[in-house]
Amino acid sequence: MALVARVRALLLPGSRLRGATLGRAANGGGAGARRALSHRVLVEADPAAGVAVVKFRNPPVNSLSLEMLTELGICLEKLENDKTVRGIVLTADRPGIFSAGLDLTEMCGRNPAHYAEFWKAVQELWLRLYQSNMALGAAINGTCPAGGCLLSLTCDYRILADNPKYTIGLNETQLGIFAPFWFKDTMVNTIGHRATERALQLGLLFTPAEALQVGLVDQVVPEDQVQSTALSVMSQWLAIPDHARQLTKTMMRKATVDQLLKHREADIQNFVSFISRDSIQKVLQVYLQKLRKKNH
Ligand SMILES: CC/C=C/C=C/CC(=O)SCCNC(=O)CCNC(=O)[C@H](O)C(C)(C)COP(=O)(O)OP(=O)(O)OC[C@H]1O[C@@H](n2cnc3c(N)ncnc32)[C@H](O)[C@@H]1OP(=O)(O)O
Repeated sequence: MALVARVRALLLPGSRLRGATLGRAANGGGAGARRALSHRVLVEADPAAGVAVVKFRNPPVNSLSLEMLTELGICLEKLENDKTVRGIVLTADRPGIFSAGLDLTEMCGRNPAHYAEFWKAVQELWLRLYQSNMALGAAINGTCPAGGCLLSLTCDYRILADNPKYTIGLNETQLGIFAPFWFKDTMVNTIGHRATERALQLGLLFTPAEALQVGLVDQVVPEDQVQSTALSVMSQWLAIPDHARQLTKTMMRKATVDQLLKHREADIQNFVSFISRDSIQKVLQVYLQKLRKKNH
C-alpha cells in the first residue's frame, strides 16, 4: 500500500491515529516554539531557529512498526513542506532506547503481501530521509541497533550519549538475517568499506567510544547534553547557504539512492522470499521469544 493509502487506513474509524493533532498547535516552549503530536511522533518546532526536533515515542522500544514508519513519513513530509523548517533533529522522546530497529513482529508469522507492504514502507522512509533537502542530525539518547542505526546513518551528523549501555550498529547477522545492500551502502558512506565489512559480518554493536573511533558517530557527549549539542551543531550546518549544502548532499548521495531506486521491486521480492523461508521465520521467532522471556 502506498503512503497515501496507509495514511487513509490509519485514519479509519477505530484507528489510534484518528483525531491526533498532526497539524501544529501553538503552545509553550521557547518564544514562537510550536509542538505537534501524532501518537508515535512528537514534533517540537522552533521557527526562529529553523529547526524541528522530531521525537520517537513508540513504547516500549521505539520499534519501527508499519504504523510508526507511516507516522514518521507523514511527519517528515509535513516538515519538508514547511518553509520555516531547514533542519531536523531526530531523537527519542525518552532516553534509554533511540530505536530497537525494525519491528520484528512485522517480519514474523505474516503473509507475503504484508512483508512486501512493510518493506516498501522501510524503503520509503529511508528514501525520504536519505534524500532530504533539510539538514538532519541524530541526537542518539539511547541504544541504537539495526534499523535504529540505519535511521541515524541517514542523518548528516550523529551525536551519541556517553553511556556504555547505549550501543549502535547493524547487528542483523547476530539475528541470523542480513543487512540489505542499501543498509550496507549507507554504512559504507559513513565509515568506509573495510570497517563496514567487519561490522556487518560480525553484527557489531559499538560502544560509544568504539563508535566514535570508527566514525559511526561524530561526537560522544554527556547524556544530558545530547539534544543541546545536536542543536548547536545544527546551527553550523544551517550557516551554509541551503542551495550549496543541498547540491553537495545530493551529489554525495545520488549513486546510493539511484541503486535502490533502480532495484526497488527486486529488493522487495528478495526481502519477501528471504523472510518467508521457514528457517528464517524460526530464527526470528526464537529471537523474539528470547527477548520476551526476559520479562516473563
Ligand atoms: C533481509 C532482512 C532484513 C532485515 C533487516 C532488519 C533490521 C532490523 O532492524 S531487525 C531488528 C533488530 N533489533 C534488535 O536486534 C533489537 C532487539 N531488542 C533489544 O535488543 C532490546 O529490546 C533493547 C532494544 C536493547 C531494549 O532492551 P530492554 O529495555 O531490556 O527491553 P526488552 O525487554 O528487551 O523489550 C521490551 C519489549 O519490546 C519487544 N521488542 C524489543 N525489540 C523489538 C523489536 N525490534 N521488534 C519488536 N519488538 C521488540 C520485546 O520483545 C519486549 O516485548 P514484551 O512482550 O514486552 O516482553
